[in-house]
Amino acid sequence: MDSASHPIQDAAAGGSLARRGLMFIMSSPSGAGKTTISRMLLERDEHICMSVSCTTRPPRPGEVDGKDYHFVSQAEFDRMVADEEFLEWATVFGNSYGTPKAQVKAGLKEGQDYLFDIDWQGTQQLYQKLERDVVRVFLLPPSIDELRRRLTGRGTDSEDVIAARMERARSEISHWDGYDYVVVNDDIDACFDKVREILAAERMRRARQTGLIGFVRELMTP
Ligand SMILES: Nc1ncnc2c1ncn2[C@@H]1O[C@H](COP(=O)(O)OP(=O)(O)OP(=O)(O)O)[C@@H](O)[C@H]1O
Ligand SMILES: Nc1nc2c(ncn2[C@@H]2O[C@H](COP(=O)(O)O)[C@@H](O)[C@H]2O)c(=O)[nH]1
Repeated sequence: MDSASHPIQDAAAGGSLARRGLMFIMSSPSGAGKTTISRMLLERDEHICMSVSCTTRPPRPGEVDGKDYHFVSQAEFDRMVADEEFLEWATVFGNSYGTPKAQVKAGLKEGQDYLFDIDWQGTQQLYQKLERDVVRVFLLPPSIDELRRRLTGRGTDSEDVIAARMERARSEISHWDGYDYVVVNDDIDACFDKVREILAAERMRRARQTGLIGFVRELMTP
């Protein structure tokens, strides 16, 4: 077999050999910046796509159904739980959030990477189910005051909602040690560069490079 007979990937996605996709999870206390970093990653890396969650919370201004979230009723969410349509689900700030199974499992086999903006509860569930596919990144704010400034500055939540998110921030931060990587999001570009380096390194893990065995065998053939 020559090297041309191996499925080839774009070098930017982690090399020239076939590879299993990965589940790139980004969590943080609300307001630390994971949505912002996620958007930058999706814009600049064509090899990763968003795992779009279902939620029962109402859309924020500018959010698009099917892109930011699948916005569903509580009854529909409960039906999906009963029919085991979620890879994981959790209640956050009084609303239900869940990761639909359908898309992700098939995509991983094809070498598709998925980005998850989910909380620590969902991260634990995904890790228990699909440990080898999961990469867990936790973003921290540079300070609690800056976190409050960001939530206020975002201008999407009422004072009550911001107070609830600040109230919960310390308990969310306490889950930092359940992650493989922790990055402080002080300067946005520096944080983005670090996240991108993590993704690049994880793509090169030997266990993910499913094309290696054939390739190495061929190199070793006299
Ligand atoms: N490094 C940064 N410096 C300054 N502002 C930032 C930085 N990162 C993000 N922000 C701003 O902070 C606000 C909150 O960011 P973002 O919405 O990405 O947080 P989040 O972690 O996704 O929150 P949530 O969990 O509530 O969705 C946004 O207005 C964003 O523009
Ligand atoms: N366990 C899950 N958590 C999720 C999912 N989708 C989002 N989230 C987390 O919820 C909070 C609030 O998000 P917001 O968009 O309402 O501000 C945040 O921590 C998200 O990471 C999911 O499918 N599962």
